Amino acid sequence: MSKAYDPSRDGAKMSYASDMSYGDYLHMDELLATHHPQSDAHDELLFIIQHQTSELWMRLVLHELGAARKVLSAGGDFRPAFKMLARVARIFDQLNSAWDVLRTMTPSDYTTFRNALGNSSGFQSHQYRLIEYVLGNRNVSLMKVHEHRPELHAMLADELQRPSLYHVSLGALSAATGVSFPSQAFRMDNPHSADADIQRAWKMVYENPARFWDLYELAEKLVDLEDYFRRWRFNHVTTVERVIGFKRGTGGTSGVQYLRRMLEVELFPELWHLRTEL
Ligand code: HEM
Ligand SMILES: N[C@@H](CC(=O)c1ccccc1NC=O)C(=O)O
Repeated sequence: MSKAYDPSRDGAKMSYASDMSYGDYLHMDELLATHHPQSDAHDELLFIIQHQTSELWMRLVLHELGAARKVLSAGGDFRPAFKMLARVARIFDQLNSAWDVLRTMTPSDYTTFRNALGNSSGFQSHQYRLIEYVLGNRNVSLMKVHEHRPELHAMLADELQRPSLYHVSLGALSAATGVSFPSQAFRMDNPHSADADIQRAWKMVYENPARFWDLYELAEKLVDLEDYFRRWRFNHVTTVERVIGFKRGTGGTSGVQYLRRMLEVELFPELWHLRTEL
């Protein structure tokens, strides 16, 4: 008889013939059946799992951002939204750490299967684009790559009909400070660009945190989120340079040059600019 500890003797349930098990609840069979390498290269599984896990975390980011936006636009207690935004920043940090795993793949490893990727690219990640749109970085021209998937294209188009997370934050800022903003600050189908009145209003908040505590806390949550997002962009471009140098991307962009340009994106520009004035 085995000497190994048998938890069933302490009551662990061992039979799941007619009860929901771990694998049932998480749909593990379906999940683990989703990897379809296009080559025999050893590292392709790493590449697939890295992307699939990123997409799963992005799904949660969208879930949290959508809920946070709802809370902020309801105009009541902001605290549940703060918790969600803090979680989003932590998710980005999680994604930032994940680059350490992918970085173990050298250019020699990657070239063994890069051809098999064809023209597919993260550039075509609809969830990534949705995150950008929800946050307020609405570059509409990037929707075109989703035209062959009408339901995804519609999802992005629907998002453009909703005020962004930054729009609803600005609504709350305007209500609290009494400063009104020009209508172009609320354009639905363009990336947000810095506005002097908005900066003035955020500056009022930072000059008097006690009076505007909710807005002050919201601002810092947004800055934190953007801080971690920027690190993600930076880790991405550095990994890309490390693995493919200055080759053109499979998605057809200039590659590293394109991604460096994306480093200039400012999601909440006024929150960064006001700091020089304090
Ligand atoms: C060795 C690994 C990687 C390489 C060489 C790489 C390369 C690139 C390149 C060259 C682009 C520019 C578009 C193009 O022309 O293809 C791009 C875009 C993109 N990649 Fe990656 N990538 C890598 C890993 C990842 C990972 C792990 C993710 C996570 C989901 C990711 C997500 C994205 C996204 C979302 C974009 C679009 C960025 C934007 O439009 O701002 N990439 N990547
Ligand atoms: N754009 C990459 C390929 C790539 O990284 C990729 C390919 C398919 C699915 C996701 C990808 N990740 C990020 O772009 C390249 O040019 O090598």
